[in-house]
Amino acid sequence: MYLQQLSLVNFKNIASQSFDFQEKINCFVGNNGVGKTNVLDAIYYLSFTKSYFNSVAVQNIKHNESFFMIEGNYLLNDRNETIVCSLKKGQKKILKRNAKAYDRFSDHIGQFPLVIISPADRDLVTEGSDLRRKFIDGVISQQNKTYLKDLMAYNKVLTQRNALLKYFAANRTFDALNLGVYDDQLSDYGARIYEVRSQFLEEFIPIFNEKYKIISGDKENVNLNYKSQLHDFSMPDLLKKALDKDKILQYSTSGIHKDDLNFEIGDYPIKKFGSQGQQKSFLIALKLAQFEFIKQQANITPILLLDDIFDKLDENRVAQIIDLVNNDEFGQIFITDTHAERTENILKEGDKQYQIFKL
Ligand SMILES: Nc1ncnc2c1ncn2[C@@H]1O[C@H](COP(=O)(O)OP(=O)(O)OP(=O)(O)O)[C@@H](O)[C@H]1O
Repeated sequence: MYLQQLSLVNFKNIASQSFDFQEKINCFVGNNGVGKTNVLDAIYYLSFTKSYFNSVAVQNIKHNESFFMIEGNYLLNDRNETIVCSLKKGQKKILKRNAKAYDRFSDHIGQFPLVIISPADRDLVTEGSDLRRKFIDGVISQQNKTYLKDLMAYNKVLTQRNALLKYFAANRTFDALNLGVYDDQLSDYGARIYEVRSQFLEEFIPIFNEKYKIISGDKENVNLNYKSQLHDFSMPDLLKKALDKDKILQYSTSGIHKDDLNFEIGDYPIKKFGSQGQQKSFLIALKLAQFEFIKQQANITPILLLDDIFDKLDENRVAQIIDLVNNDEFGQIFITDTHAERTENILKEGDKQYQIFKL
């Protein structure tokens, strides 16, 4: 699959612009704030029907304008496909594939697979476990819709259980039978989700290790581990054990909603003990593993967006990464950089076609 053309109208700071892309590497170069990342975000939009950077859809409309429109023409399995996403202020977002509007945007996600690597990913290292769970869930659910349904059902029951715990506390009452109904459902969904996450990480972690090894030139020892209370106890046992605590705190303190990923360098948390370049390398390895996983599952080579990849990385690591993605296992790639010359020099070394767009 590859994106042949992109047209933007009133998307963020871009009034009106069109691009014809190369099948392999496309670079956007220019000074800070010219709109390089915005072009990548528009490409992201066509795959995920939303911005990677700004979740308030209306804020993606250019200031003082009333609508935006993004159009992409793809070649997918030898067929031309046109995706158009548009939003008018005060109206619902519209997504069309070959001029036919989607009823449910979720039907579109996964059809034009894409992976983005951006400085905003550092939140995965620095912020709470919620984002790391979203990362795992996002990768799994792109192709496993049963998992997504189980996850949504689990979260719904969890909200109901928490409301019941609050009700008990407010009314100084307790009803084990009532709570038990929720516990049974949480146990069923939770066990299934744990099973899928465990299997996924068993496959994913070795791919991640291999990518990190290549990027770092095998210089550092890093670990990615799956942390879950379910490693040691079943869901019913966890809920039973935590009941007194849950009653006092008025929410559910145990279950798969507490799962996390440990990111370590030399057995210490990378958040505290990794340099900025090491943290960035870790995140890039994570995203490249995601790329490989999605490619296997979807049977389509995803588009890869590399936003500001060169910042904070030494020349060796940059060269390793470009080397890694500049082969036939990867498909179309979009890169942003503030230094036109640096990008050109790196790409000249490879034998693949590339095009540089000066913004
Ligand atoms: N809705 C909007 N309307 C107009 N301008 C916007 C809108 N949203 C964002 N911008 C502008 O887009 C610009 C940022 O563009 P972008 O993030 O693409 O820059 P960049 O070229 O990637 O820069 P850098 O090299 O600093 O990463 C900023 O000037 C920002 O104010």
